[in-house]
Parts: sequence; C-alpha cells; structure tokens
Amino acid sequence: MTAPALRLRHVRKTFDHGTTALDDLSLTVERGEFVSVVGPSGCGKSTLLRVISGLTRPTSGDVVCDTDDVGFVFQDPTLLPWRTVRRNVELPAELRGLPRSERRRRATEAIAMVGLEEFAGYRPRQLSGGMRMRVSLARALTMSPSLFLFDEPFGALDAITRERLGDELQALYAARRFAAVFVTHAVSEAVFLSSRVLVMSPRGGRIVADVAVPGDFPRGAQARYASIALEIEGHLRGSMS
Ligand SMILES: Nc1ncnc2c1ncn2[C@@H]1O[C@H](COP(=O)(O)OP(=O)(O)OP(=O)(O)O)[C@@H](O)[C@H]1O
Repeated sequence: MTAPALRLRHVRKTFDHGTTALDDLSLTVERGEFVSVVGPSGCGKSTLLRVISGLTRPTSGDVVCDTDDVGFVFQDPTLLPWRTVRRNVELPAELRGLPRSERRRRATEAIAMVGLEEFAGYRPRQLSGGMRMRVSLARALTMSPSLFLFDEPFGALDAITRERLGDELQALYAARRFAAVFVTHAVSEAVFLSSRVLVMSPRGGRIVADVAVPGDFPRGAQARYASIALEIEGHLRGSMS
C-alpha cells in the first residue's frame, strides 16, 4: 500500500494567548485525493495549512507530510514584480538548483497548462487578477508536487473569473491527479472541485463533518449545484448555531 499524501494525528495548536485553533484534529489525505475545507472565518483553516506546510509547529500531535513535495497557492499570488511571467514561474526550479534548460522546459510546460503562452514575457502589473492567479498556479505546477495546499486562491476574484479558474483547476486535477487541501468559504466551489469536503467548527478547530462528493472528474458546471452542497451548508449552519 502506498503512503498517504498527508496524515495528521491528534493535532492541537494553542497560541500563546490561549486560543486553540486546532483541537485534536486527525486527517488523512490519500494520494490523488482532492479535499476541501470549509468553515467560518477564524475556525482554524489557515492554521491547518500552516501546520501541514511546517510553517507553524503544532502544540502536540504528529504531522506526516513530505514538505519538499508540496506546492502552495495563496489568495495573494505573491509574484515578484520585476520578473516576467516566465521568470516567476521558473522560481521554484531555480531555488532547487535545476539547470537552466530544465527550468525553462518546466516553466514552458506549466505556462501552457494555464493558457498563458502569449504572456510569458509580461510583468505581473500588466496582467489581470485572474491571470496573476494563473501564474501563481503555474509556478506551483513547475515542480509537479504530489500535494497542493490552496488557501482561498480565488477569494479575491470576481465571480465569473473565479468560476473559470475553478474549471481550469479541475481540468488540471483530472489530468494530473495530485492530492490537494483546498481552503475556501464557497461551498459550491468545494463541492465542484473535491472528492471530499470537511466542515470545521467555528471555535475550537475541529472537523464536524466529512462528506464524500460523488461523481467522476472532470465534472460539468452543474456539479456546483449538486444536492450534496445543501447537505454541507446544513452542517455549516448546524456547527454555527
Ligand atoms: N499567529 C497567531 N497568534 C495568535 N492567534 C492566532 C494566530 N494565528 C491565528 N490565530 C487565531 O487562531 C484562530 C484561527 O485562525 P485562522 O487564521 O487559522 O482561521 P481561518 O479559519 O483561516 O480564518 P479566515 O477564514 O478568516 O482566514 C483565530 O482565532 C485566530 O485569531
């Protein structure tokens, strides 16, 4: 049996002033599994991603994750403004010391995957918000990580761009089958993209529901409105009452 992409066992994170952001949280994400995490603001979603990535140490519990094989995509695309699209996308390969020809090959492939071939020579300020997010996605794709961590990646975009990027991300997932932990406030987005949706409680950072989403990938647009979304909304409301 292959090892899962990620395993958390009884993870607790309590900050110095006493807030418990994660409380006895256990989670396994299998290879190739796309898991979304929804929950109200302040429930611990970002802390969960920080603990998984090793940026924050848990107060107790274990995290098993190969952090060298993880790609990050945040709400803020965090591009270097003085670099072109191509040079931004090349950055992870450059940091790993890959030869120039290999960096270029990987960047070309990743830029094509997000449909930005014509913009490879542009600087970030010349791009729209959606295009900058595509660059951020391409940058994460260059090292072909087996696990992606997404922190509200489409949260700052307008509704149409958000949907389009959701479609593109799903097409990438259908082709590459990486594992993912995708944090979002949007239940319809979570249902559309995921094989499983976790609902976190507003206080105390616990998982209160773990809902499998049926349906093969790629899915049609109507999958955003599947009845399972109502069930998840119900869990969310229940956790907040
Ligand atoms: N570095 C920190 N020091 C102290 N408290 C923190 C720190 N980071 C987060 N917290 C607290 O932990 C709790 C969970 O925060 P977290 O940012 O993980 O929530 P979230 O679900 O990602 O919120 P949002 O959806 O608004 O981004 C909050 O009460 C927050 O105030």
